[in-house]
Amino acid sequence: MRSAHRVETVRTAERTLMARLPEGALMQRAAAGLAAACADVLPRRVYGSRVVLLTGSGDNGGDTLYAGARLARRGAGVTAVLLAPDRTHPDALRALLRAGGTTTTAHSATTPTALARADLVLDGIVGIGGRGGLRPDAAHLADLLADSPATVVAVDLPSGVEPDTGEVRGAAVRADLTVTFGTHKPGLLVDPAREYAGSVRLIDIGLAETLPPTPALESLQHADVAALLPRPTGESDKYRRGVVGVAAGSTRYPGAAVLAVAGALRGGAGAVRYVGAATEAVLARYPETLVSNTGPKKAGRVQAWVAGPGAGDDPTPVAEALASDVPVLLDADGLRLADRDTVRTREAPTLMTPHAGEAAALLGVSREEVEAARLTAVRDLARAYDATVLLKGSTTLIATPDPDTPVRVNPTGTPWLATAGSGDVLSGLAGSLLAAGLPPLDAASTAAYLHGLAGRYAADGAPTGAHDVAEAIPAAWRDITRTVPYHP
Ligand SMILES: NC(=O)C1=CN([C@@H]2O[C@H](COP(=O)(O)OP(=O)(O)OC[C@H]3O[C@@H](n4cnc5c(N)ncnc54)[C@H](O)[C@@H]3O)[C@@H](O)[C@H]2O)[C@@H](O)CC1
Ligand SMILES: [K+]
Repeated sequence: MRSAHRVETVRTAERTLMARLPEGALMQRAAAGLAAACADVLPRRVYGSRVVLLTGSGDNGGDTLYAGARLARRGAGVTAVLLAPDRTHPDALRALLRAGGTTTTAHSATTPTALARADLVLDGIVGIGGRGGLRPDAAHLADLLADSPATVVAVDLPSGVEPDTGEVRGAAVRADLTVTFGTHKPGLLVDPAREYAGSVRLIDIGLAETLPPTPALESLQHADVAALLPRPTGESDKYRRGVVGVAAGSTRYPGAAVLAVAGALRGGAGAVRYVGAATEAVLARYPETLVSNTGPKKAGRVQAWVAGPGAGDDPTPVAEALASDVPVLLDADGLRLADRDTVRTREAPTLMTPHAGEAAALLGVSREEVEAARLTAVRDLARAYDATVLLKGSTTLIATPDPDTPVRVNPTGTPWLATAGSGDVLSGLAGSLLAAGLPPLDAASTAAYLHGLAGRYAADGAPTGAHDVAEAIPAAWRDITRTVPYHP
């Protein structure tokens, strides 16, 4: 599990840890890890390389200067561009100068050339102390940097991104690598900021000792998903494995029903029951489906419903699914057709799976607002509907209405998944996991993980269709569970 903590939490943990350690020890740990990471990404050896340090006046600049001093001692030519020369971390600056480094300022005539000729630039303008878009001097440096061919390493965070939300409100540094200290910050995992971070390396500075056990954000890895995925035992039969009901598709959109069933068949439920107007299309492709053309109310027993993909404008199937006492997944038209108070007052869980446009419509804001502040949007929607919400997109997020439960961020996925019908597959898959007994947060996050991985396999660097994604789910499942012993 990867986890991320908010700034306030990091500060408290740092204070407690610092009180137990000699002065400056934490910054030295950070600088040592940072210098080692820089040495790894330098295209040639450290000796003789040209390094520029963009240095703000806080401790982020301090880390950067100390790391620069380490590189200078190994023979790099190091120049620090000081944003506020008289407020620069004094000890760190002395260390750099002692090691043979030099300094200049943001508007010096030599700064553009230094950036253009650098092999490596460290962004130590601001870290967790940064707020709002970069100030003009810092923004000027970020602009100059954008034109430099140098490898860019962001220190703790790319300067200009909001650490807690992943928002980017103006100029920000684009890094190839971000070296972050103690724990991830939410902005490193959530778009748009995530895009600015490049790859992310976490340096252990001993902070785990004093951080609270519950992070703000978490990101499942293979082993976490493997432990959550349902697997049949000797006693399982199709009913014990769960039956998932799919109320989707219409005469106009039969394909959505087929794709939701395609996902549902690969999600671990023992059987898929389809209700709706697309029975022929579903049976033609998946004869193993139990079908009826009634609504959810008259269909046989299921352990979870998926309602809404391609459903059109008829609110009845969605209302009937919501009236049941089993978990319901709402997607696509189902999101629009569901009555909010009904969702809020249900006893059984509801899982909603909007993309940014659908989330925007439900929240009464613009799509751009949702995309700029995905973490806020997913939390707001979960609270408004008292439901678990999976917000699809470049970084898929899953939130429950409980503000103390970490929001999950899906680390798999690929831009190739932005293809028609891919969401229908995901809804069937997540519904199937609900029917197999997973709580909504786990069902949603394991479904997103599998779906993302399946998308990568199906695409393999080329355009792919939703059906291919569904068909790649078993390969993703096998890869994830390969390392977990299983003896049915
Ligand atoms: N506290 C600690 O023990 C440790 C802190 N560490 C480093 O310290 C950093 C936090 O240091 P600080 O609290 O000094 O804060 P920062 O250095 O992140 O930022 C504060 C400085 O940035 C300026 N600033 C704020 N917003 C700005 C904006 N929008 N544009 C331009 N300048 C802006 C402020 O005027 C201030 O000078 C962490 O990110 C990490 O890099 C690490 O050394 C690990 C240990
Ligand atoms: K930084």
